[in-house]
Amino acid sequence: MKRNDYLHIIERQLDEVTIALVGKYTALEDAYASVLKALNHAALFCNRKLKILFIHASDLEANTQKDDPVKYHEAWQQLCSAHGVLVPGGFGSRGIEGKIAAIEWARTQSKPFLGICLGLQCAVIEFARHVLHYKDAHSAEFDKCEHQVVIEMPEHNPGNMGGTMRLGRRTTHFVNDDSIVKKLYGNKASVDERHRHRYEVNPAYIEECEKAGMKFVGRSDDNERMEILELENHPYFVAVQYHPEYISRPLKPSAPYLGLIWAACGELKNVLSHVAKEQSPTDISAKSPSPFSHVNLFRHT
Ligand SMILES: NC(=O)CC[C@H](N)C(=O)O
Repeated sequence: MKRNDYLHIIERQLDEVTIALVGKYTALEDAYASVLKALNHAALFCNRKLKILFIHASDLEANTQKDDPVKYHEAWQQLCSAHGVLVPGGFGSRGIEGKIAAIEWARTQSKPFLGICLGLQCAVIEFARHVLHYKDAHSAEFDKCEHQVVIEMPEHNPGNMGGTMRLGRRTTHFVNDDSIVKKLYGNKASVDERHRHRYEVNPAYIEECEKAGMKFVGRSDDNERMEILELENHPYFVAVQYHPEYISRPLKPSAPYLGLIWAACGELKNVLSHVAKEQSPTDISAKSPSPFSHVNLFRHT
């Protein structure tokens, strides 16, 4: 490596990328260990120093505004200062409204957003409430409302935690060639990722969501389960029903996480324009200022 290249890398590593992690267990960083690792792998690949802002989802809610306005304003100030927003997986209703508020903010402010599992379900609820105007829209996990845009999967027996979850490695097929995520995965026709959930997007609302710009670009083998969504006309609004962090590796970052970091750095468009032209995302790594130019960086198993 030439001295100048080396200096350039050092210089770029001083640039920071800030990601707001809007979760429930934020006091327990360990609960999000694999998410944090995946973010770090992606930031390393992009030569950015990663700064995580842990935000308690409930601090973004109206109740906190009433009871502790300083905490509420601090939480919103943190969210607004981030380059990108991540809503990770989770269970239970605490903090749900805060997660939905953070997602609405990312959607309307064109902030890069990645939702994981529950994060995807919250993105669909947010969209149904504020774009499709179903004010009561919710998940069956939390509310017996009229517009249940997230429902129990048939194989889940309520009250029987653990064994009834949809678990483990499953195949997701891309159904849309314009998908940003498909490009990030190296234009593969399908990808295998690990799952851990009981609820799913209600197929009854898919057509309406898609007409309004929320595209379900990745689906299960039988085309029934919505695995990846993307918003049209947004720099990076992506959510996945699976947990891509589980197979992220230091030198093989997970594609959806890499997309978030690239978008948060303002480089995603540039990177993807190379993919479109050259049809090979591995070429990007050779051209980018990254110190890593591993062939097969976008490997996906
Ligand atoms: N892992 C998760 O985020 C689970 C999401 C949601 N609670 C479900 O069971 O479907």
